[in-house]
Amino acid sequence: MFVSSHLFFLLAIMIFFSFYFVSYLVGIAHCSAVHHQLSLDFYSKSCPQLDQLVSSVTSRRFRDFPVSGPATIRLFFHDCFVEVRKDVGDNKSLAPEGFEAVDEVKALVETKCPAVVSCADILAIAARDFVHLAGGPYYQVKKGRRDSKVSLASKVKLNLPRANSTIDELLRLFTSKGLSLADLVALSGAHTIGFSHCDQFLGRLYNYKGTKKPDPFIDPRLLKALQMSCPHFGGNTDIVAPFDVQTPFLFDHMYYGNLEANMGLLASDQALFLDNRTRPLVQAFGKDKAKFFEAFSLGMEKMGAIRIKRGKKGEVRRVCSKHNKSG
Ligand code: HEM
Ligand SMILES: [Ca+2]
Repeated sequence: MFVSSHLFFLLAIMIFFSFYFVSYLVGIAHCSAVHHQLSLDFYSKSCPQLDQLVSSVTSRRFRDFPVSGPATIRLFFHDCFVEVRKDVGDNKSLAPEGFEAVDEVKALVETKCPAVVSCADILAIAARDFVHLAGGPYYQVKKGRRDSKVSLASKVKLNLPRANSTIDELLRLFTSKGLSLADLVALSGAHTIGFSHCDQFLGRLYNYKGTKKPDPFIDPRLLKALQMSCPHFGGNTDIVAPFDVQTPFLFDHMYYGNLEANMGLLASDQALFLDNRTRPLVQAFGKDKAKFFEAFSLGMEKMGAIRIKRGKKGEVRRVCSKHNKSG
């Protein structure tokens, strides 16, 4: 009896301590995870005026070079999905205005807070500013990213969607980055502003999937207009068409209404309405701007946290278009 109650006591103590020990470990893991996460006040001591510095440039650029907005938002998307290199494949179509906007902000920030603020954080804040300036939601940007030390050309193709990607392919790519179906539909809504070159949708106009006919899911009037701007052969490769023919410069939820009316520009846009899985969200966002804005803000936050670099894994570049090592 004595032995067993003694044993019981011992066991109780062991259980108590093992709990304590485990929760202690969990506590550390938790703390370190929190420590490494992005935060709203990351530069509150080292560069308290960061938001104002960025917005002084973005608001001027928005007025003087309106294309800076869509260019910067798209650059942010590419930078999150694959460390951006301007010179490779699908990234070649990135408009220079995005890089220029980031370089200009960075130059100003370097004069006030030298060598502390990463290009990746500047890009995230500038993209948010441009969304808001164009009429979209204003959301808080968490900071603390560092810049990548390398960028591999070989990664670009695999990590970016194509204008004729299927929903299966888009879902596979987005979920591989930790993004959901709702994020895919909401983030594609960035195509409520901006333009695309003809070659991205030419197949839809003249020879859809080898049929030698146009894509049946394209509004006949839009088809005519696009065929006028983008001839089958020998067209000017600089010509672009707006993603959202109704309000190409306004960040609203018109993109989704367009999809419901077969007025999506890329096959990947129109596919969001044609697929049963994504159609309900297209309809919901088309009806409710506030719902779209909320989902878009959440998507941007999640996208901005994909495989972020922290500590020694990254660097703070002095000039955004150059790695420190390559000079
Ligand atoms: C879902 C898959 C997506 C595909 C297949 C796609 C594809 C494209 C293509 C082909 C262009 C036109 C490039 C050109 O010819 O100049 C473009 C432009 C653009 N994309 Fe996307 N995109 C996708 C998602 C996104 C996301 C998630 C965002 C941002 C959150 C985004 C923002 C933009 C913007 C703002 C433009 C206009 C750029 C400008 O006018 O300079 N896209 N996209
Ligand atoms: Ca619009």
